Amino acid sequence: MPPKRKATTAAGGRAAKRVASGVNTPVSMGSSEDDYTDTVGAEASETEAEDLKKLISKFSASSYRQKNHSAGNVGDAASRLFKRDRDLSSLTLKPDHVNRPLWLDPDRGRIVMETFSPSFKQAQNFLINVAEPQSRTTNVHEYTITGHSLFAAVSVGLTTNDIIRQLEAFSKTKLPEGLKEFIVTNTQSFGKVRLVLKHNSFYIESQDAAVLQTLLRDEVIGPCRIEGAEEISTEKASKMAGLVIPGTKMAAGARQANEKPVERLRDKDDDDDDDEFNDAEAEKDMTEFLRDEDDDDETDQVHSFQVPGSHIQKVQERCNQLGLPLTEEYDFRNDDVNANLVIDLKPTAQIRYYQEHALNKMFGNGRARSGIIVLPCGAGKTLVGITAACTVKKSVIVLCTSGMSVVQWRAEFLKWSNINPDDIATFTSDHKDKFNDKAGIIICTYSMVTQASRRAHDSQVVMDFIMSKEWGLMILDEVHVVPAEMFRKVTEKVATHSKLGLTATLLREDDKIKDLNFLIGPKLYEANWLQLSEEGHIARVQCAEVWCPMTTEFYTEYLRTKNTNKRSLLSTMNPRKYQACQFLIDFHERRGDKVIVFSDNVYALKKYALKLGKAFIYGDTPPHERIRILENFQLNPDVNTIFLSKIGDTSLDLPEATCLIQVSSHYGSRRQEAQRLGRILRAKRRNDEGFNAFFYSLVSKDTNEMFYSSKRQAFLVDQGYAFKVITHLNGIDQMPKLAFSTGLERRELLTDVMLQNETAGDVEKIEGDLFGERQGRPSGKKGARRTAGTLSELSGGQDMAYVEYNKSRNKELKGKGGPQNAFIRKLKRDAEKRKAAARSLQ
Ligand SMILES: Nc1ncnc2c1ncn2[C@@H]1O[C@H](COP(=O)(O)OP(=O)(O)OP(=O)(O)O)[C@@H](O)[C@H]1O
Repeated sequence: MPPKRKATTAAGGRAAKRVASGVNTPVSMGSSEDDYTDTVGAEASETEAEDLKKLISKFSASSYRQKNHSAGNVGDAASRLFKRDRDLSSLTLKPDHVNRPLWLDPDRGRIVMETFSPSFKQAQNFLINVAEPQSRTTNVHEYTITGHSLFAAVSVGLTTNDIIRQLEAFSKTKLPEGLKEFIVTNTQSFGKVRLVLKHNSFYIESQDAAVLQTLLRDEVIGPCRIEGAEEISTEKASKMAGLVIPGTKMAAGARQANEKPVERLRDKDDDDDDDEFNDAEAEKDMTEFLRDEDDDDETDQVHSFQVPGSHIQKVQERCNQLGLPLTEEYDFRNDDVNANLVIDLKPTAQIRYYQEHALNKMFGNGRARSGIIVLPCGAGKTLVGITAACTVKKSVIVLCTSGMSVVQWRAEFLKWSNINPDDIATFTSDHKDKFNDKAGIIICTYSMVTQASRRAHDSQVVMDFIMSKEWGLMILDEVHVVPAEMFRKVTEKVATHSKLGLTATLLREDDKIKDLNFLIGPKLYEANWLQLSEEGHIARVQCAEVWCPMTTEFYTEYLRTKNTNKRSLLSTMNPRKYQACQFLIDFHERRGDKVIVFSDNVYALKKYALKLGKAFIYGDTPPHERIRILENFQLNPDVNTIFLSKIGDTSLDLPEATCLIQVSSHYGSRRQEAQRLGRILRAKRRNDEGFNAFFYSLVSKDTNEMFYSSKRQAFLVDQGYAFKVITHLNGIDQMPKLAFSTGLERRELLTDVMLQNETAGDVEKIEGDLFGERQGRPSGKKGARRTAGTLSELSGGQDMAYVEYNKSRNKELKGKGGPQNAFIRKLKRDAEKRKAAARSLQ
């Protein structure tokens, strides 16, 4: 039996209605799971209902709800919202409730916000600090208050009273007692103790001496205090206010030097539109809270005791267990032990308002708070990291997920700041540099720093250098993918005063995201995808799922085989999917789009690309060939489509790309879906009138792909993206030279697919890649067996397809002009250096 259509795209209990439509009359998604089931006519089986339950419970993590509710049975995604025992009509609405945007669920810590309310902007800026966004669609946003979100709120300077007061102000009803109690219980202990690195020693610091006494009496923490050091020392808290973040109008001297920091937010940009002005106004409330706290700090005393660096993780873990999580702060302006780094943003660099908001959360009290900043793909996380480095002005270590990201980070540092190029070193499998000055920047891959096996001499030299230094700031790129164990190793080996995690999707399929709260710090800021796209900072995207029916031959084999890899290969190689891909490429190339086609499966990647006469890049593509292809894609009007394996999921900055087509992907990975979308969010043409980028997911109908596709979309649906379903591409049947239009061609393709060994269905494994949650054997030359000769014999006929399969566009592109783009020039220089090094060894 074909697998039944899973009736969900739900995340946090929401679902997306899918409506079949023609390409010219797309219908957007609604919100009710029931509607969806009716429309597509799929009935959820018992197992599916179980799966759905798991999915829902996994996505809706709220310690508040767990505490107050014993979950209850969940029949489908929506019914739990309307259970009889949850009649909320007894809550009295305030007389002016129309002007207040928040609906508070008294039992679950859930908050529903109306985006059309007059005070929406202010409420949003407040809520993002105290609650986890669950979904942010056009008219309604959903948040949940959790222990973690309250910890984050306290760490950016909010007090229990601030939170309660603001919630009460924005709520349509009186603040429920249960919720108030939850906030009070959780925030009372938060933010009481800080981990501070002062004069190269770690201190546990608090303004409340009694809290420190309690910690010292604890059987785990007590013995960690450094023997011989003063038990608890007391000093006047340092003056914190007055910090200027580079890249802002304030920094450029647009305002008077003695202007209050709060005021700079008001007229931050001469050309600010109303929205941004409102944002600034809304932010003002928050900033005032922070300043209030700062003023107190100036007069208060702080108490501290010293602990050795080697015991920090132990103390942090224990403090978490005791309900007193440590906030990490670095008083970099009073650090006269570590050398200053000569770095500033170039005068032309102007950070955007949301980048400034994020950095204000990090540096709000004049120290560097450790934590995580969440911005959509393409919204400029790199510049946020660079600005943080320019603010701290001490040695910086940046950790990236791949060698390509390292190259890109270095190029961005040189583009945005005045750093001396000699002060930036890189540490990857290809480059092992150190900087010579006392202070500098090193950009590494996670795998180089955490490598457990014996290192080559040059690698060991750099690692010793990293371990011998004390770093002012550690920037962790794509922080959500770093396994906790790997991250522990990083923090053990590298002594750093503050940590900044950057990510677009604070989600993991294994539910370990909460580890980051303890390993790095709380989430400091999270931007709204739809808002940034409405403001033109990222592109508007039309998302569509294209349903491709399986051909009879392919579906018969699909049903017959039990092997998951073979099934997956059959659904990826479905000739109707290939035809849809061919049609969409043609359609978009004719519109003037630049198209990226993604396939995780290398066999499919090559087959598609070779048959369509397009260039392709995957893990084994040599650097010089990658450069040539990317360069041509950017500059050559004849190269408008390239095929990429998952190597292109992240980091690639190709602002020319305006259309994505996904033919094979990594199971139900919501992260991959979002990151792929990110490749077109930075489209250069995004501010052209009426411009839309396009994201198509090609899905073989009635196969597992449909289930995974729904799961993959959940995160983007929650960010407000609507996926349309296209069941028929108008005009495809009349398309000239449509591939696989004869039974013979389709049978030949099937024979080829069936002759592939099992690993041909695997997704690609890339050396040093942190993204493969379920990795298979590396594919490439050995994995996918090319069987062109055999194919001809088996089919017993002359095979045009065979001839086309071997026409490699990659080879044709050889030697077409020199690279213009700085990043690509850098890649090329690196490749040439490597070649020269290899020659000198011969
Ligand atoms: N304040 C700014 N002014 C002008 N350009 C900016 C600004 N911030 C970012 N950009 C540009 O936006 C593009 C995207 O930035 P970046 O690569 O840092 O995005 P990202 O958030 O790291 O994306 P991803 O998660 O996909 O890697 C880059 O070309 C960058 O130069």
